[in-house]
Amino acid sequence: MSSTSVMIRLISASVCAANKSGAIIREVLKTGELGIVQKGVNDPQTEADRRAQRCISATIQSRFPEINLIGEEDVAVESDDYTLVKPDEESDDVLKETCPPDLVNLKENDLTVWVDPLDGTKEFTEGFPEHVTVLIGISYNERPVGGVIHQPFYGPTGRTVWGLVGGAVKGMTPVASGDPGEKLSEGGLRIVVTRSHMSQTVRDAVDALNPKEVLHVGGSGNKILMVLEGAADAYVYASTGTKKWDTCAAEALVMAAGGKLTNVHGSHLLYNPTQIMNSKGVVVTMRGHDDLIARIPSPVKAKFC
Ligand SMILES: Nc1ncnc2c1ncn2[C@@H]1O[C@H](COP(=O)(O)O)[C@@H](OP(=O)(O)O)[C@H]1O
Ligand SMILES: [Mg+2]
Ligand SMILES: [Mg+2]
Ligand SMILES: [Mg+2]
Repeated sequence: MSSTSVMIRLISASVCAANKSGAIIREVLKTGELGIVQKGVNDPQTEADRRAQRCISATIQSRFPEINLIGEEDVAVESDDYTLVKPDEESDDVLKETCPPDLVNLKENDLTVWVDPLDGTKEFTEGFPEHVTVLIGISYNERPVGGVIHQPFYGPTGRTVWGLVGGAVKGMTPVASGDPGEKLSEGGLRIVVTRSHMSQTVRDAVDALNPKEVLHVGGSGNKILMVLEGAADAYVYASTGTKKWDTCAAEALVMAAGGKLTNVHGSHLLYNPTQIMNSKGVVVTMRGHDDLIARIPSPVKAKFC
């Protein structure tokens, strides 16, 4: 048995599977045969979503058979999927890292892995592939402990960002975090918000913050990375609609970097496999979180009780 912790081996496998998924997603876009099916209103799935899900499920379930894996796409893994990532392939960058002490002894069957094989599908089908991310998040006791985010269309070969709660974020440099109790500048905020799932309530919450700039971009992973990197001050989504696989990986990275992700009331999300929907919205900041939550109007909050 390897002496390397389960968490480090799981992140290594996830990095390999996310990178391979990125290659699959780029290949599907290149062929132009997206194979779009509608799962619901404004909720498309493509061949890239299906193939990337199979790749990630096969890689993680073969190496960690006792892990509870919850993926967005309900697709059956086929025998060829097990060779997409070679069984002995690892990420040397991950294996050389030290596991944070609190996570060293976590066991396979303590963990839940939340997989969004392609986040930002709507944008993928509408000519904005740079909004797409591959999201693999890990939770323990209903809270995020680690995450991997791959951006298939970042630069020529894509970018992979990963981290463990209690450790550093790797693959990018997060913006400096500040006190959640800090007051935010009035009229100076850059808010990132959905591009394809707008509603009056979402707009009401954003307008109340009197933002300097409102950036409409696709993908939950993409928007949270923008906050993590300092390209926006907050992601504010006063709506149901995102699921636990949309937030788990990114929340782990935000926590590792000293930021905060909550619902519109300022409460933590619980990564419980029986409650997949983020039914009270999502708010992400790297500083001034409490002030931002306080500025969301009560009638907006009342819609999510
Ligand atoms: N109102 C809604 N209905 C269905 N899905 C929603 C939704 N709002 C957000 N989502 C999901 O949350 C993710 C981010 O959405 P957005 O880009 O609008 O911020 C998308 O994930 P997927 O692309 O993985 O399906 C999208 O499906
Ligand atoms: Mg989807
Ligand atoms: Mg998603
Ligand atoms: Mg998805």
